[in-house]
Amino acid sequence: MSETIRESAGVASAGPPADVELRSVGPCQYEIACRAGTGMRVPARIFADEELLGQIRRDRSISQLVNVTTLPGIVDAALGMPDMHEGYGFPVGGVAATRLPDGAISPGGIGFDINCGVRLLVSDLRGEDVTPSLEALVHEMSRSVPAGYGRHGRLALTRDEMDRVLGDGCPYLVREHGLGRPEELALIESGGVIAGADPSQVSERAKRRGEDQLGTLGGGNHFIEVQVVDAIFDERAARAFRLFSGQVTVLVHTGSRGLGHQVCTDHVKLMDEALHRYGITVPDRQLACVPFSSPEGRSYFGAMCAAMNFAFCNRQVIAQRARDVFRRVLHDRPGAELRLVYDVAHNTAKVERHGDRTLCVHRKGATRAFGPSSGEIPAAYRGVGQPVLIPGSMGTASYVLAGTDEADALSFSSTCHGAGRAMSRGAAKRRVQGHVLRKELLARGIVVRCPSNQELAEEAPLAYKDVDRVVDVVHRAGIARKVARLRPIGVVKG
Ligand SMILES: Nc1nc2c(ncn2[C@@H]2O[C@H](COP(=O)(O)O)[C@@H](O)[C@H]2O)c(=O)[nH]1
Ligand SMILES: [Mn+2]
Ligand SMILES: [Mn+2]
Repeated sequence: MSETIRESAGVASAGPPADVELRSVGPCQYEIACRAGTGMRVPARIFADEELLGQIRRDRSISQLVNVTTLPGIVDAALGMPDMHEGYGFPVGGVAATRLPDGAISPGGIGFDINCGVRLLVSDLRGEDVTPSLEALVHEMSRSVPAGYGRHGRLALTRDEMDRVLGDGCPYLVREHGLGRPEELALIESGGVIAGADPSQVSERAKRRGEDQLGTLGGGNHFIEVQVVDAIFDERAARAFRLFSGQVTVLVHTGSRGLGHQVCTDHVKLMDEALHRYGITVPDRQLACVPFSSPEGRSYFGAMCAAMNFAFCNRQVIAQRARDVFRRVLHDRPGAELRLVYDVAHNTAKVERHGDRTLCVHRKGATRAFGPSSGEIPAAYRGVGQPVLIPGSMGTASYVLAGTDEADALSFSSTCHGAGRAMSRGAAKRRVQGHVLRKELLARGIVVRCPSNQELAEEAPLAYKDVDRVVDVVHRAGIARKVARLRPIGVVKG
């Protein structure tokens, strides 16, 4: 691609967008330099190739990324992943690290679906073993896990149980409710419990919204997918993750439901009222932020960590339901037992050490991707890297990647989180008819359950970027390594 691309991007100062240059600075890396007088504190850097950059330029995400460079305390660069697209204030597919204790924390940098994330389970069965039972598997899965916006689950939490879920995460569900296996806790990011969680900072309204939503998928882009491993790129990593060609897997994608949404809503409002007290101005109100160490910052961080625990628990309950369905429908057939490979978040802010600095790393639509030498990944994956789970769409591939050590310096150990939207829901609906798509997918051997044809159309594969290309970019840039490709055979859509 040409060395330099001209892009129109918003910057900190109010007024017309400035013309900025996107300069190639490394394999699949482009940079917008930090310019005096614009309010930018650091450069903005995007991981992409020419084609993806063309798609990214169609919405306001580059402007949003430039706005992120103005956050107080931001270090090195604001980063955009190849699946980047426009989001609330901060682009989805964006990463920003701020210096502690006084750098900013911004709910817009995490998103409304706090700890939306992905969990991969594997069986020892091969695709052909489940083909005759596929309809039944998908049907039973859709009955066991309520899907759709605002849907309620079968578990109703008392207030005390809710506080335990928010404070103690998955270990509480496993140890006190038998929901899952103790040895699998290590296979969840942070062991399925975030230490800074403070349930007292989660509003009553948020708790009420969440009280019967544990074990529910939510709407739209959330899903449970039965898949088959159809390519292995790294044999050693695949062996460590216990993946083999032809194997049946289950991928779960959901987050913190109404509870997380309410936490974000509550705290955006508080920060919007508070930021001027700290002398902070932001180019977009949706980037409202406060110093991490301020009372408002601490309160949000405690509530956000609690919502993260809720989301880990949500995926834990759903995984148990999927496990039960596999056992029941496949009549306890040997190999039908689902084992956890990993559970990883993609909407978070975490306190992490990078080099000699302690930072608050915001990842919004970006996945933590620790490398082989990280002490924070499960013992079984040391020397290989943390599993990174990248969903594509219901009609294309999804990927398993591994974190790299180089990503520490390149991207605060972060990588992409999906294919990323290429088209709005409205545009997808105008282009696709849900009932036709359903038939087309079935003809390709993919059984789909979705609350409505309209929602199915919004989620059509053509609404997403090319996941193969996105994953090639992160592999070539060195911020994750390709391990395996998964193809869908059965999908329960939210
Ligand atoms: N394998 C599937 N992937 C899907 C499906 N619907 C969406 N997606 C991908 O998930 C990511 C992450 O979504 P986000 O809401 O967290 O931003 C998205 O970019 C798509 O690539 C699906 O049905 N199956
Ligand atoms: Mn989500
Ligand atoms: Mn998500």
